[in-house]
Amino acid sequence: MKDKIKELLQNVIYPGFKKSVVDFGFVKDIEVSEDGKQAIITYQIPSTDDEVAQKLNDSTIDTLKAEGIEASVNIIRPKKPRETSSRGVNKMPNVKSFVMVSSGKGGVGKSTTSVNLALALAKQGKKVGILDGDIYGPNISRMLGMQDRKPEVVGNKVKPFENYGVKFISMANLLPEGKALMWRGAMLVKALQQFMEDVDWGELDILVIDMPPGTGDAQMTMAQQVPVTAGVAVTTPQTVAVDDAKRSMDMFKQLHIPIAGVIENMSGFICPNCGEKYDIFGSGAAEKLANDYDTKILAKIPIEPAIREGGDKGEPIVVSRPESESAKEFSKAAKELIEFIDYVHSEDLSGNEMIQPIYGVNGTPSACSMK
Ligand SMILES: Nc1ncnc2c1ncn2[C@@H]1O[C@H](COP(=O)(O)OP(=O)(O)OP(=O)(O)O)[C@@H](O)[C@H]1O
Repeated sequence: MKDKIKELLQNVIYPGFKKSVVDFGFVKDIEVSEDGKQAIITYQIPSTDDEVAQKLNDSTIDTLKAEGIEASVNIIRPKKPRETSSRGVNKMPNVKSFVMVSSGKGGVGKSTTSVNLALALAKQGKKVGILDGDIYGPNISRMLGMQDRKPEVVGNKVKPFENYGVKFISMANLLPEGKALMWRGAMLVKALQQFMEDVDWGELDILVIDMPPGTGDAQMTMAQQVPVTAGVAVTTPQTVAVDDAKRSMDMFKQLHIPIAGVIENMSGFICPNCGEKYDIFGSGAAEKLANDYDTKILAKIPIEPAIREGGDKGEPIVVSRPESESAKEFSKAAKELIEFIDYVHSEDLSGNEMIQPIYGVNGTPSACSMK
């Protein structure tokens, strides 16, 4: 009888996804009365969302009722998240969670990912900001269609720009057009600090931080100033790109940043004529990377001309083509990221006290206390 019920539960789809509770492995226990007319189903799910639990409860009861079985449902969930983590330093106390988007090297689609992921998070009801930490090659404002705007100063704070419901700040709007930055490390650090402290972000649920490619000063500065809740590594599928992405993962580990997962960008090309998918850059390396670091693939974004066009025109694919494969993948990644952030807060896993600078005798940072 238990097997029959398990088979019936194949029809119970986990809310918001396409797979059943059985396929996800969420069915923890099934108890059936002797006459087979009553059953107690126990699930263990990763979401803390009351709505998810309610929907799961209702669909289980309905599914079994259709077969003449009266069900009661127990749902084991993670602890409700605390609103923020407070261990260590937080220069942005009005921001509940910080997502650091990194790539081992340039041109893999890190900024495209930051923008679309931020928009997908906003679509799921979060108050979202993007800090364009790619000081030397800032692209976020072009991708959001606001590269010509100049900043407005109110009191002693800069107002962030806003488009599609997401706030952002980018060096591109603060420099004369086409002028490149030739800053040394200390100035880069200063610029990032100003983006954190001198911008009137207001209250945010999530700040997405688009880091420059590589693993240097910028990443260290951000991680020391705010307790980063989740690290997302972006890579393309080629083995050489994935090798570079390993450096992002190692950096997250060294900075004690919980790793949310990998986004594989340019993951195959879907032919617009025949719909066939071609793995131009190969496949499988990103999965191995995720496995090696005990994390998962959050999304696989195909090569789509609309992504490049949307980026250039300031119309990101998540808003311009919400029905596209890529937009759906970004939306899936956003959902998983929200669950991961909830988990990190509930288990109190983020904090930057281990990576604070050690101050020398004259009060200037002399080293990082990375433990
Ligand atoms: N999946 C995709 N399909 C088609 N074009 C893409 C895709 N992802 C990114 N692009 C395009 O590739 C180019 C590089 O992307 P992006 O600027 O996001 O990369 P990046 O990793 O942030 O680069 P960098 O940090 O070196 O400036 C952009 O023109 C972007 O529109």
